[in-house]
Amino acid sequence: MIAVDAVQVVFNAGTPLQNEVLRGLSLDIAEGQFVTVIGSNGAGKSTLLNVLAGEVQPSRGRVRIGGRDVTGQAPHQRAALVGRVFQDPLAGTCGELTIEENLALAAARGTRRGFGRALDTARRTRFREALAALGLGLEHRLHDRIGLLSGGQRQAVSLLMATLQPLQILLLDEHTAALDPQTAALVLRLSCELIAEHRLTALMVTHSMRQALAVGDRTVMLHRGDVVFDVAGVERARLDVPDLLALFERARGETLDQDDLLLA
Ligand SMILES: Nc1ncnc2c1ncn2[C@@H]1O[C@H](COP(=O)(O)OP(=O)(O)OP(=O)(O)O)[C@@H](O)[C@H]1O
Repeated sequence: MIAVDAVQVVFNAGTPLQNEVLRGLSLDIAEGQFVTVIGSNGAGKSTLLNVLAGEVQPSRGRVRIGGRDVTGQAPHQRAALVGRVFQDPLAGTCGELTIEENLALAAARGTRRGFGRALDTARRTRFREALAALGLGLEHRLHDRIGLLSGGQRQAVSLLMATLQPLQILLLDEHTAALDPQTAALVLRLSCELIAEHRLTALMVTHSMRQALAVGDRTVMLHRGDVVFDVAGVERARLDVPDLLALFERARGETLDQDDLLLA
């Protein structure tokens, strides 16, 4: 269970650039739920993910992950609970290290172990099997530097790295946005498969309303630092993109600039 309770985030507090980015936002996510998050530019979506990962500390409110109060904990203190894949394929992996070295680091996430233990034969076999399951032929490239992979291959490995260890929440931050449509579809499918296989609790930020409705079990829209609507189940299944747009406009009492929410 994930609980974000009345979280406020203010950047540059007390300066002329003060910006209240999350305004007492509350969100409870049940174990195993896959939530898609949409919202206009600057709505606070990445900040919400940063709050869950511990990269940004709220000035007010509490955060619980898996029943544990993690408010105030640094990212490394909750590393064993949180997996994350970023928009930039270069962000989640180390390009200078090989695929297996990256996987070994991911397997050691949240522990004090180094490569020594991490790269024994059993682990290599496990990595090979996990890579084979992606269906991209990467199991034959364990010793290649990650920097040699395409953006899509790298995102696929990032997904694997994020889910290699048991975790409480997977954060996907527009992780298909930098990919061509075909590769984006592949990475999205792999994401859904990994989430289903490991029964993960997941939060996926996307600018595509179509994508937001097509995957997951619940959709949350943020606007100016708060949840403007939250839809799941039958009600969600009946929605299409124009409905989502209309809901947004009704919730905020304003007309949305369609360019703000790419309908890709
Ligand atoms: N570390 C920071 N310091 C100062 N301001 C920040 C910081 N991080 C984010 N912001 C500001 O907070 C606001 C919300 O940013 P955030 O990245 O959470 O929005 P978003 O909904 O993810 O937007 P986008 O869809 O454009 O990525 C923006 O105005 C942004 O400039």
